[in-house]
Amino acid sequence: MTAARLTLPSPAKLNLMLHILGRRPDGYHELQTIFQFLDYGDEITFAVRDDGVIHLHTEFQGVPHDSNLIVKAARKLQEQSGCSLGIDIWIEKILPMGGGIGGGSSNAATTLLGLNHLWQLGWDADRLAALGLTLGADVPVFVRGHAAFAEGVGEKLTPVEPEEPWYLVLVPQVSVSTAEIFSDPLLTRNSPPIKVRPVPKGNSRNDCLPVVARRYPDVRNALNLLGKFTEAKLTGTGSCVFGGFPSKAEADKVSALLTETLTGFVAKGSNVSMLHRKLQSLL
Ligand SMILES: C[C@](O)(CO)[C@H](O)COP(=O)(O)OP(=O)(O)OC[C@H]1O[C@@H](n2ccc(N)nc2=O)[C@H](O)[C@@H]1O
Ligand SMILES: Nc1ncnc2c1ncn2[C@@H]1O[C@H](COP(=O)(O)OP(=O)(O)OP(=O)(O)O)[C@@H](O)[C@H]1O
Repeated sequence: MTAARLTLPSPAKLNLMLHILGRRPDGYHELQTIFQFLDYGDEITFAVRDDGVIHLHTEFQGVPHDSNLIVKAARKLQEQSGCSLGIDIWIEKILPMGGGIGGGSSNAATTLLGLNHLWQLGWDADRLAALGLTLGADVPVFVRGHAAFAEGVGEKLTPVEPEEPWYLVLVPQVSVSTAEIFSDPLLTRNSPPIKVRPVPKGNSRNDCLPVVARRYPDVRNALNLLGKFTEAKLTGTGSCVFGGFPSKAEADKVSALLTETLTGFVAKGSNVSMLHRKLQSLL
């Protein structure tokens, strides 16, 4: 018998705005942010095995097998569900690591949803999102699969419907450490909470931007170059920088000009994750 096999997308996210409200006693920062997905990401293939072994076949530079968020997600789900099945996993990785577009968190969420399906666990989204939060603050939004206004450390989610433009995303060839940015003494940590919904226009800034731009000349350069064509923004703690355009043709035109010297890609913004669109089509 052929083992059950499934290939699923693992999309990127953007932070359309990011305000830092304060620091909690455990050192983590309270945020307000808007997440939107991109129709662009990795692809993960899963094949069920009956011996309980969890094996990621694709090697990641700098990430040992057992530290990979894909493996951690699979192990936690197996432990907590008491499932006796195992899984073989392969990934086609195109998302840059440490780019602020959530690749690792997305991979973890795709693994949770893929295994829930293949192992026929029947867990609901609340339970999967709660497990996901123990792997990373950005995992719950990828589990739920809808653009969201997020509070807390990113786990309190309210669905939102921002416009879905085409984006040009520039990928400066530096990896930014999230921990380093959140520990910078110059970081703004006292933005007033936004209490009105939907978030009023004029709140699209990212409080991490000044600190990241100061520390990373390559990010500063990308912001300056893209800023000649559209509002250039930072996602998460960077390094990626993005700007929206009304059409693919316009995004492609600017991309052709800038990607002579910089790495980047064009992708459509999406309020429903392509992972969820694919899972829906399987039902
Ligand atoms: C900045 C965002 O990308 C916005 O989407 C995320 O909040 C970052 O989430 P993440 O990549 O899952 O971050 P983690 O790997 O959990 O955090 C790395 C480190 O950044 C700091 N950190 C992270 C998130 C947060 N809200 N406050 C923090 O102070 C903590 O020192 C933490 O140890
Ligand atoms: N499957 C994975 N994909 C990417 N990174 C992983 C994975 N598993 C573990 N990691 C580790 O997590 C770190 C952060 O990866 P990730 O790609 O999520 O960064 P990011 O895009 O900056 O995320 P965020 O927006 O959540 O800050 C990597 O540098 C890597 O060491």
